[in-house]
Amino acid sequence: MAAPRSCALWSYCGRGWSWAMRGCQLLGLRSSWPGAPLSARLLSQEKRATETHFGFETVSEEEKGGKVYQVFESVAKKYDVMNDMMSLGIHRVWKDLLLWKMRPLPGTQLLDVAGGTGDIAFRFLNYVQSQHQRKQKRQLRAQQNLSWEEIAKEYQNEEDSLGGSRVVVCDINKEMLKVGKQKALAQGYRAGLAWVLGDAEELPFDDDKFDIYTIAFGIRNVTHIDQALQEAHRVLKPGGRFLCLEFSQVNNPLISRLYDLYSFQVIPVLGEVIAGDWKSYQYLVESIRRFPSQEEFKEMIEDAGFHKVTYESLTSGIVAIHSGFKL
Ligand SMILES: COc1cc(O)cc(C/C=C(\C)CC/C=C(\C)CC/C=C(\C)CC/C=C(\C)CC/C=C(\C)CC/C=C(\C)CC/C=C(\C)CC/C=C(\C)CC/C=C(\C)CCC=C(C)C)c1O
Ligand SMILES: C[S@@+](CC[C@H](N)C(=O)[O-])C[C@H]1O[C@@H](n2cnc3c(N)ncnc32)[C@H](O)[C@@H]1O
Repeated sequence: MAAPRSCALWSYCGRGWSWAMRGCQLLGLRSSWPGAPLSARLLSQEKRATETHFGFETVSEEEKGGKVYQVFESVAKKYDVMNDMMSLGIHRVWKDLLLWKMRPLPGTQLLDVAGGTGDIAFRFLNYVQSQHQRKQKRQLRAQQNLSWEEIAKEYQNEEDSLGGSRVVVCDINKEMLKVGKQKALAQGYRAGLAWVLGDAEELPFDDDKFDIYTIAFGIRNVTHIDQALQEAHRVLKPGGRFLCLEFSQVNNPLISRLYDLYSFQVIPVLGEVIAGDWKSYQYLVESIRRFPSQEEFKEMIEDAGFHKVTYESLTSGIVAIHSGFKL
């Protein structure tokens, strides 16, 4: 898309100023100094405000969304196989643990943001269905005098087999959702499941809608994490729970060395060999290193208005699950 002329002019002036500022820096002066011209100070503030990171690269906030989109558009078809190969299946255990922490009750309305190919949603559906079946069996055992027709009816109602629980998978990327929908079809997930295209920073849902909000390996990719956390808070019902599974900081120096070696020497190679995409997997490992520590992220969640914020580090801190409540 061509930039409007005023934008082009602004960016040209910006470039001029940035050289001027670079000159100031070389001379030991800073444009943010009180002595610097007001226009230079404003521009320097604006530049700082609009710059962010895409892995180890510094990019503008406008650019970041597009770059993240390209990454997941590119990896979508190989996404699931890559996760199994890279983590030797460990990501499945982490996702199971998220569900065990959640322990959803019958009737839970879950929103899984950045839900991609549906791993969290499918685990949720399995969990609520098995809970509901167990409850039904208990009830049937208690009502021994039910007719066969009544028993058959209990088992036939597909919607009811979830005990009223529902999950909405929301993701910004069409390709990831497409793979997720195909997986759902192939694996027989239909009832209680909806797919919505949407941005974590501007969720297309009303206030106070969901009992639980999950985001697994998603928030690291969002441009304004604080904005996504505020949106999570907005769409949760009072009493609702926020749960985030994300890469975090390794706390053991020896494991940290091995982890770095594996991340930077092996993962991009696997990305190239399996998915034909070195860059996306280089972005993955770089973005992991840029993500805040367990404690820093906890503070960010509190700043968004959540209470009783806790976290649990898994596999020496390679990942962590953060939890918080909207009161
Ligand atoms: C583009 O963006 C993305 C694309 C995606 O496909 C996925 C995501 C989001 C991520 C997920 C949904 C989770 C699944 C993906 C991963 C777990 C990949 C990321 C993995 C890491 C950053 C590294 C951590 C890996 C593990 C914990 C898996 C276990 C791996 C091993 C035990 C190592 C396997 C060893 C070899 C293959 C031998 C060859 C290795 C070398 C020559 C290098 C030296 C390495 C070692 C000596 C051992 C490695 C040690 C560690 C990894 C640390 C210790 C581990 C434990 C304590 C378990 C997405 O955003
Ligand atoms: C690593 S995948 C995680 C998928 C899934 N939750 C899982 O655990 O396998 C990250 C997902 O975040 C999505 N994503 C990135 N930025 C987003 C945003 N601003 N809003 C919603 N989804 C986003 C990507 O499209 C991608 O599907």
